[in-house]
Amino acid sequence: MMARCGRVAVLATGVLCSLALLALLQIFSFELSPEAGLTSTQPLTIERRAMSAPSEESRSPQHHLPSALLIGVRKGGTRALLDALALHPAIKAARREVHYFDDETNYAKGEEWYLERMPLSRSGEFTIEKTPAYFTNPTVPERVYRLNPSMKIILIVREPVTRAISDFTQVYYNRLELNKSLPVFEDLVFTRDGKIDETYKPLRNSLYSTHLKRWLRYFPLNQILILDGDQFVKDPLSQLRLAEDFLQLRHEIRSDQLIFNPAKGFHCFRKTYSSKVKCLGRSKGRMHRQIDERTQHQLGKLLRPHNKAFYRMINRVFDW
Ligand SMILES: Nc1ncnc2c1ncn2[C@@H]1O[C@H](COP(=O)(O)OS(=O)(=O)O)[C@@H](OP(=O)(O)O)[C@H]1O
Repeated sequence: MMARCGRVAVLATGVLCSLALLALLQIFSFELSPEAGLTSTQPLTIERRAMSAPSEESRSPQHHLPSALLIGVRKGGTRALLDALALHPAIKAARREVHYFDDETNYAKGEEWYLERMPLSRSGEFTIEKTPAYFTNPTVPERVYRLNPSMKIILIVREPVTRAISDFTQVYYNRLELNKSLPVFEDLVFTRDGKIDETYKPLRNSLYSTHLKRWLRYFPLNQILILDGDQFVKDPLSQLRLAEDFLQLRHEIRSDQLIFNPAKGFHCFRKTYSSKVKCLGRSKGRMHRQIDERTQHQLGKLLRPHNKAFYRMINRVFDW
């Protein structure tokens, strides 16, 4: 008899407690959203309503102006770096070079035009654009600053003699396609009195200090990440980690997304295990024009003062 009474008491307490809980839940739900007219007292409803509802912005992807620019250097490995950065789930990269800040016609079209060329992204994601011409065009730093003084700037550099030969090779191939007379490297990079011809663009692009000086007038050094393009070829993850840190993103690019292709001598990329491995096209990592060893040595010697000026600017040395 006693045991039966006890069981009834426990049962009654349980029912009372459930009723009290239900009443509480109803009040809670009503207080959270009276206008929604939701009468459900199920915990799921409460859980959803207790969290802030996703804003329109975070639900539908939109175009956002870039928060980071990969400004160059031409032939420094900018395409590979951009593709590798795009493996990060929070990075949205503009596929094409937009040439907004360096091209007068594009710049005149204004910010809306630029915005429309950006990939769709959600808030919290990071939009990045690369145009290597930005690094060397004198009008660009001020224009970038005017758009966004907090813009994060990324520059990937490469040993400057090889970079100049790569740049020259590109011009050479373009000429080949156009059937124009083929240039001779030595005639273009040296002046008659044996100096370097700083006006010859494929060489001028290797004068890193000349170009960086202009950027430093608008952006402090800690807003400019300088990556090592030669190191990036050997060990891409080392440079990608630096970029993730600089962009204040978690380390989410994984080594299994970077697949070395022995035939190409470069890494190729894949987003997920099941996605296709993508290598860069034939114009990246192609055979350079054969340039005499002595010419290369002489060019390296003449570029050294420029390299040293660059090291002083960035408080760091490379082995060139
Ligand atoms: N993963 C991978 N695949 C292919 N190529 C790679 C890669 N990583 C770096 N590189 C180097 O990128 C060089 C081309 O640089 P850019 O992409 O900056 O060239 S461009 O300025 O956009 O034309 C290209 O230069 P060249 O070898 O002189 O063609 C490569 O050395």
